[in-house]
Amino acid sequence: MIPVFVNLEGFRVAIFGFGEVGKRRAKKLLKANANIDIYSKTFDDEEFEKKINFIKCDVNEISDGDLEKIIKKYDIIVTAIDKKNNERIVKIARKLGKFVNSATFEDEANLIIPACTEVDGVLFAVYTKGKSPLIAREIRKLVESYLLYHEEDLIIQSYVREKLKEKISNQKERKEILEKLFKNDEFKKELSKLIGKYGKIENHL
Ligand SMILES: C[C@@]1(CC(=O)O)c2cc3[nH]c(cc4nc(cc5[nH]c(cc(n2)[C@H]1CCC(=O)O)[C@@](C)(CC(=O)O)[C@@H]5CCC(=O)O)C(CC(=O)O)=C4CCC(=O)O)c(CCC(=O)O)c3CC(=O)O
Ligand SMILES: NC(=O)C1=CN([C@@H]2O[C@H](COP(=O)(O)OP(=O)(O)OC[C@H]3O[C@@H](n4cnc5c(N)ncnc54)[C@H](O)[C@@H]3O)[C@@H](O)[C@H]2O)C=CC1
Repeated sequence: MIPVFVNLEGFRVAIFGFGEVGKRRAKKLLKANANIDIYSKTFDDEEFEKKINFIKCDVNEISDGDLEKIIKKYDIIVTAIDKKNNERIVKIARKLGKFVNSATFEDEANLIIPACTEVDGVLFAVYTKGKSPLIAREIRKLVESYLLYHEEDLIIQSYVREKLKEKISNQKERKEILEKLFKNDEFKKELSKLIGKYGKIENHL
C-alpha cells in the first residue's frame, strides 16, 4: 500500500453499518464532499439525516446477488458491521473491482481511511497496518501539536520558499538556504519579532 491524498468530491460511497465506526467514517467522507448512502439496521443520529441517504436494511437478509447489485452502483465501499458481514462485503466489492474499507481488517480490503489531521493547510496521515489504531491516534495528536507549535516556521518557510523560487533557479541551492534558515534560531527570532510587530508575515511582506 502507498499513501495518497484524493479528492472525493462527487464520488459515490456506500457505508454498511452506522455504529461508532460507520459514523466516524461518514464524518470524514462528508468532509470530503462525497455522496454517501448508508445501509444499516439502525440509525440514531439526526445530525446526519439531511446530508446522507439512509437505506434501512438487514444485510443478513440480502442475497449475494442483490448485494452485488447494490455495490455495483458505488465507487467506494465502507463496511462497519460484524466480522462475518464485513468479510462478505469485502469479497464482493473486490470481485467488482471497487475500493473497499473494512472496520475489521481483512487482508483483501484495499482502502484505509487513516488517522489524519490538517493544520494550516498541512495534511498528515498515519497508518500502523492495523498494529495499533490507538498509537496511530497518539502520533496524529503529536503531529497536530508540532504543527501548531511550529506555525511560525511554516509561515516563514512558505514565504521564503516562494521568494527563492523567483530569484534562484537552482533547486539544490534553494534547498540549502531553506535548511540553513530552518536551523538558524537567531534568524527565526529576528523574524518572529518582525512578525509580532507587523502581524502575520504573509499579510505584510
Ligand atoms: C485496520 C483499521 C480499519 C481500516 O481498515 O481502516 C482499524 C481496525 C480496528 N480498530 C480497532 C479498535 C480501535 N480503533 C480506534 C481508533 C481508530 N481506528 C482507526 C483506523 C483503523 N482501525 C484501521 C487501522 C489504522 C492503523 O493501523 O493505523 C483510526 C486511525 C481512524 C478511524 O477509525 O477513523 C482511529 C483513530 C483516529 C484518530 O483518533 O485519529 C480505537 C481508539 C478509539 O476508539 O479511540 C480503537 C480501540 C482500541 C484498540 O482496540 O486498539 C479494532 C479492534 C476492534 C475489536 O477489538 O473488536 C480494529 C479491528 C482489528 O484490528 O481487527
Ligand atoms: N476500525 C475501528 O476503528 C474499530 C473497529 N471495530 C470493529 O468494527 C465493527 C463495528 O464496530 P462499531 O461501529 O463499534 O459497532 P456498533 O455495534 O456500534 O455498530 C454496528 C452497526 O452495524 C449495524 N448492523 C449490525 N448488523 C447489521 C446487519 N445485519 N445489517 C445491517 N446493519 C447492521 C448496526 O445497526 C450498527 O449501526 C465491529 O466488528 C468491531 O469489532 C470496533 C472498534 C473500532
